Amino acid sequence: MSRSPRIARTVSALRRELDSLRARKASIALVPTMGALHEGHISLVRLAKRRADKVVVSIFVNPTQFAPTEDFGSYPRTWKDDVAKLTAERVDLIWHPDAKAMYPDGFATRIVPEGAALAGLEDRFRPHFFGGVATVVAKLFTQCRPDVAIFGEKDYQQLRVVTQMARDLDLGVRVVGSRTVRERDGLAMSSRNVYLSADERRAAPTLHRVLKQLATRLRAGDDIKPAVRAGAAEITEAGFALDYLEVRHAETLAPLGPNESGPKRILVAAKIGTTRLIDNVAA
Ligand SMILES: Nc1ncnc2c1ncn2[C@@H]1O[C@H](COP(=O)(O)OP(=O)(O)OP(=O)(O)O)[C@@H](O)[C@H]1O
Ligand SMILES: CC(C)(CO)[C@@H](O)C(=O)[O-]
Ligand code: BAL
Repeated sequence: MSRSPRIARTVSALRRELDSLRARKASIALVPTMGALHEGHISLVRLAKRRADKVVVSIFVNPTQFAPTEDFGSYPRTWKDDVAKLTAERVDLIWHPDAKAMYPDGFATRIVPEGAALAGLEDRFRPHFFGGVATVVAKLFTQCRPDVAIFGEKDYQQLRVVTQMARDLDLGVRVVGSRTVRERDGLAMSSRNVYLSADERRAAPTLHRVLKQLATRLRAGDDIKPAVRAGAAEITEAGFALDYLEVRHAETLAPLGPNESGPKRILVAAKIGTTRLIDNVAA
């Protein structure tokens, strides 16, 4: 049987645990999460293991990235299962602060990301989101001082924002993206999928199907505007309220210029019932 990972709940305990992990100059990979772990998260842990000697997973449902109208209160919390899964993966350390440990009384500093954070995608619908993410990820990086940090491509705009922040602030962390893990029918795994009713779950793979169709049309050189309109209609007909379906420059996430070449990303966000799902593919 595997040994349970060490668990730190305060910054001072974290420092002690990291000092002991770093003995003998071991390199460290950090996998930031909000818990409710699924195979997508586990794939990040496995990549982390290949990239460093020791793996730290943070589990913190960060209140500052949720608007008051969003699902912070109901966000799934499955601590015992999470620990069992990380034990099976032989993770070294779990960083599990509470809100007071992360944001002590008097906390008054925020990171305000620009660039990809203002691309007009997630930021248009969750204006508070990237400020909250950038601030907590900057804290996670300075708390854990990892050599490498692994983020999922599922949250593609987040991956771009964090990569830019690490570079701009010289945080000394190599940010690595990891491919999206999907259910057999193409739905991107997400902690929020547990909110879906049976009917909504049946409709949910439409997002990935439309993304794949668009990637094929784009690669074939088709006129993409009518294809995007048709894709948007397909998503709406499946019962979603569409927030966006857009083709963007893969790195900056800027809108495409006429005849733009180079790597592109197709991104979608849509709500079905009360659940908001996001997804994206390369093109
Ligand atoms: N299906 C997936 N494949 C690969 N990485 C993923 C997948 N889902 C989440 N991740 C990554 O796991 C990390 C932690 O994400 P988080 O804990 O928010 O999980 P989530 O499933 O994205 O939850 P949510 O439903 O809140 O979006 C992020 O870097 C995220 O991109
Ligand atoms: C990166 C992150 C852990 C910051 O709270 C969160 O946004 C997530 O789980 O993707
Ligand atoms: N998966 C990114 C975190 C969030 O949606 O709040």
